[in-house]
Amino acid sequence: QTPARATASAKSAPSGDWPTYNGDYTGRRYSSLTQVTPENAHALRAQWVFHSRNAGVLQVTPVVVAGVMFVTGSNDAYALDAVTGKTLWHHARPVSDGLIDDASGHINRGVAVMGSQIYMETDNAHLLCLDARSGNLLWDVAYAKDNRNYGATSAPLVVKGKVLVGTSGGDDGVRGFVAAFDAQTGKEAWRFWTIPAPGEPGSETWPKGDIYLHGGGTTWMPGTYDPELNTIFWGTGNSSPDFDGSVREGDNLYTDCIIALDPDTGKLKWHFQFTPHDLNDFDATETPVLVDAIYQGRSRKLVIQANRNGFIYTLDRTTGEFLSAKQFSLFQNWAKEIDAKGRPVRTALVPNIEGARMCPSYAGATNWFSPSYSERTHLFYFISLEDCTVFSAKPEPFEEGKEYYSTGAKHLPTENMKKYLLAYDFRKNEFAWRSPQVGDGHSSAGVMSTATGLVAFGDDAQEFEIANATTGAPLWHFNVGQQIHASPMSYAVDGKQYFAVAAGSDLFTFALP
Ligand SMILES: O=C(O)c1cc(C(=O)O)c2c(n1)C(=O)C(=O)c1cc(C(=O)O)[nH]c1-2
Repeated sequence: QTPARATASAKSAPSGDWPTYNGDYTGRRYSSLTQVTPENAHALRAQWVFHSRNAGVLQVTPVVVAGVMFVTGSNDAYALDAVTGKTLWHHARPVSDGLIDDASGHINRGVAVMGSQIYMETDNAHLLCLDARSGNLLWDVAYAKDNRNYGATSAPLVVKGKVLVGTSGGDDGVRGFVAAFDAQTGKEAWRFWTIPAPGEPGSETWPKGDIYLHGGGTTWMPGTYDPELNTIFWGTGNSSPDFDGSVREGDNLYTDCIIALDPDTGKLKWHFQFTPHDLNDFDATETPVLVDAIYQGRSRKLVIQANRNGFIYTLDRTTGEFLSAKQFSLFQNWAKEIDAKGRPVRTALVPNIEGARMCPSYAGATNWFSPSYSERTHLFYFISLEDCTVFSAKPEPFEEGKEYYSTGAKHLPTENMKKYLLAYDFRKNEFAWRSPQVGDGHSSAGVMSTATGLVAFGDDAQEFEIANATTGAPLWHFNVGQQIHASPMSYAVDGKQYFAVAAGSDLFTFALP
């Protein structure tokens, strides 16, 4: 009945386990393991490789509990011996027919664990409960109805005996929500709709009528959780249709927000919206990272998010109060500034029928790939993308079975993409360092950090890298031969520390000899 390592997951995991998508509830992706250090990292060696039978690009972060690793690829789940990589069981499930856009992309980011049960979302938004020892299906709940454009790509999050899930389809005219299910029975406990129905709080930020049914605000990344505040923090996606805002005048709450919810009831405690009336696909689904610190002379509970819109934000997570924003994009042209309340002051540029070159691009100045906060260096690490696209807008009707971008975003042939690994000092609201990546910008790789002062990340040139977290100086790298579209993690079995990262359809592990 007790969540696996419940106390461990509330703080940074002190054991060798990595029991949730982000390693723990804080979203810091900070490992307290200390075997690998700046002095010995050069000696890391590949240990074993797991090849997924599904041909898609793995986006999974493996979860490890008591020496067993759980990996998903598309709708398949695997349990592996975390020391040898040997498959213990494989739960096969075909990809679904008839899905569109992200839901048809064979994307799955992993499992959640509670006791001897694991949970995963399927491409067509079912929540599966599997027996962790056999992979046998215990139950299967379809949780998104009334619109064929729903899908799911996220890893669920288990909080206080409930499994929390979200959906994809925010570019396809669905209505977003976070839903919670009893982890034993699969019975729905609550559902928070990210787009309010007429008359509900927030509905005044939408036009009257049925547009809310197609308003987006999807929830395609796992949230974070603060047990002391009894609050979960979830990032919501863009408003829909993406580029033509004329059919949705207003701020369009609760799209592009962090929403703070009560995990027992699903009631909204506060929200903060990064991009009111989004016109550029600036989902705010990037991990809301929980940081406790003396901030501007006061002990504070903070939440930090590097947002797709090109700014990194620090909020008070007890109240949602805006504390600071800092532009991390070297160049952006959609906002003149972020004002004292945290609201962007827009430039005159907007998507239009002729097309407007705007930066960041539709891919975002950062995206879902993990950031990390190091409790040792007190720096916040994430990967940024310098990129611009031409955004075009034209009214289109909503139709099931079709995307709902109203219209599109394209690269100019002369546009070059460039990635950076950034270290942000939130207390000074400055960047400690910025490390340019070699590559063409097409990777989607995340970052993690360790208690020995390491950052580990997938770079933009098919290399898994480890660097000094204080300076950014490279210490070690390994060419995985494929682009990395996943975030790394670290675990230990019998005192031996491993790093794991997915690349292409393979998962690689590394350790000292
Ligand atoms: O609005 C949505 O529902 C939604 C879902 C997803 C997804 O589920 O992966 C992506 C996006 N949006 C998105 O905007 C985006 O840039 C993106 C990149 C990726 C990916 O797999 O690399 N997924 C998604």
